[in-house]
Amino acid sequence: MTKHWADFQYEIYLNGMTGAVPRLPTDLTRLEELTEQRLGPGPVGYVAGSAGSGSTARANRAALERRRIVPRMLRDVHERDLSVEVLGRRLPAPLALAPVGVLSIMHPEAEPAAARAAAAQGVPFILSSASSTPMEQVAQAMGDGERWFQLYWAKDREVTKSFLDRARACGFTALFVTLDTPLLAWRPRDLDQAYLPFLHGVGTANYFSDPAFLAGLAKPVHEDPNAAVMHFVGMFADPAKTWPDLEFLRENWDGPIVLKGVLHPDDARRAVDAGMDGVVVSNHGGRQVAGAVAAADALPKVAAVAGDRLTVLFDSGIRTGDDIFKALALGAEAVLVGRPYAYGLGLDGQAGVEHVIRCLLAELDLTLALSGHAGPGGPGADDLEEGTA
Ligand SMILES: Cc1cc2nc3c(=O)[nH]c(=O)nc-3n(C[C@H](O)[C@H](O)[C@H](O)COP(=O)(O)O)c2cc1C
Ligand SMILES: O=C(O)C(=O)c1ccccc1
Repeated sequence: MTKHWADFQYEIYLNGMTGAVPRLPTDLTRLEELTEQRLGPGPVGYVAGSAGSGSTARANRAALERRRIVPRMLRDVHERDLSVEVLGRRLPAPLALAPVGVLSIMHPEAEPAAARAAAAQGVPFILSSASSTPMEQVAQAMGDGERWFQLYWAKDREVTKSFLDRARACGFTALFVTLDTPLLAWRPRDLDQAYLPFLHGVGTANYFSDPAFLAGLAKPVHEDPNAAVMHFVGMFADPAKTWPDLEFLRENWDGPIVLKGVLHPDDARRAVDAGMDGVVVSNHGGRQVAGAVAAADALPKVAAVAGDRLTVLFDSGIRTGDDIFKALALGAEAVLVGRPYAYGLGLDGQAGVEHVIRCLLAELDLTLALSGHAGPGGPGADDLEEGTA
């Protein structure tokens, strides 16, 4: 398992002999700017954008950067293994691709290309409910690659039930229920550009291919696309939902259920009480509540409540291998990454997404080794310090 990421390190290092430079930068923080140059302000504005004036997205980065790793020496790190067990599955590394909707705004091959990249690297792909490709086609594109389904919990029970049945039938093994998006937030960058892709039917493929959704329309989608879009907007999420409603999902999904968007320790307790299997500590990459707590600041408190009762995953702000190290040290078992892989897709399709996965894991492997750890189970609170810079 480890050899794979080390091979990539050597491949990149040995490029120095021939002067062959990689197609994309190995510092993934540069991808946003490159994607903007390539694709223009609309699509990148949507992906890069966040809630309000961007304070939560900035806080996510600051909370990771503020924490500094204190490396330890002379610990025999010559043999390393990045693999972890998450939700009952053995993964080659503590990483999955986060659910990102409307990927066709980044690249015409959209979700199938990203899913193939994940499968090729052995990393789980979490498909968004707001995918621009129907889930069956994404499943087919990725063969037997590990896939998890993200649910936007619709107002209409029949649509939710139908999504769960379809996801199960095409091989999705875990369900990620996103709780932080009962309404779409105030996102000035999109509002000012009037750029909301789903108003043009982008990201509605799972709905427009769903018998339960289509049954609610007066006319077929092609005869009145605007009415279909408005039906989607009106039902894709439900601000009236409360904790007892989770029972419906527990009854209709046999596999693991993970609640995405948990930030308060009491909500983690509720997740345990509701029979959930895990949580993603996340503020949706800063896209929902402006002024929200940084996800990395919320992580240790949620992890303390979870103990071994819940799987704790983390996202919001991961850009580098050392960010992954820090999330592990703060109590995450694995992380999800969103925007960086969307940019990789925009810049170079499947190969761009593979580049992002390989860079993150090659860098994680080196960060672990150079800090005195042979695997993702090593880092803990003792490895981090609050820095001044
Ligand atoms: C363009 C875009 C679309 C997203 N769509 C979804 C979605 O459909 N469902 C969901 O649960 N989260 C969605 N997210 C949030 C991601 O799953 C994830 O929480 C976030 O991107 C993590 O932060 P990062 O981008 O800093 O890695 C989206 C994020 C972006 C940037
Ligand atoms: O943009 C998002 O963050 C998101 O979650 C979403 C919601 C609805 C449709 C597409 C994406």
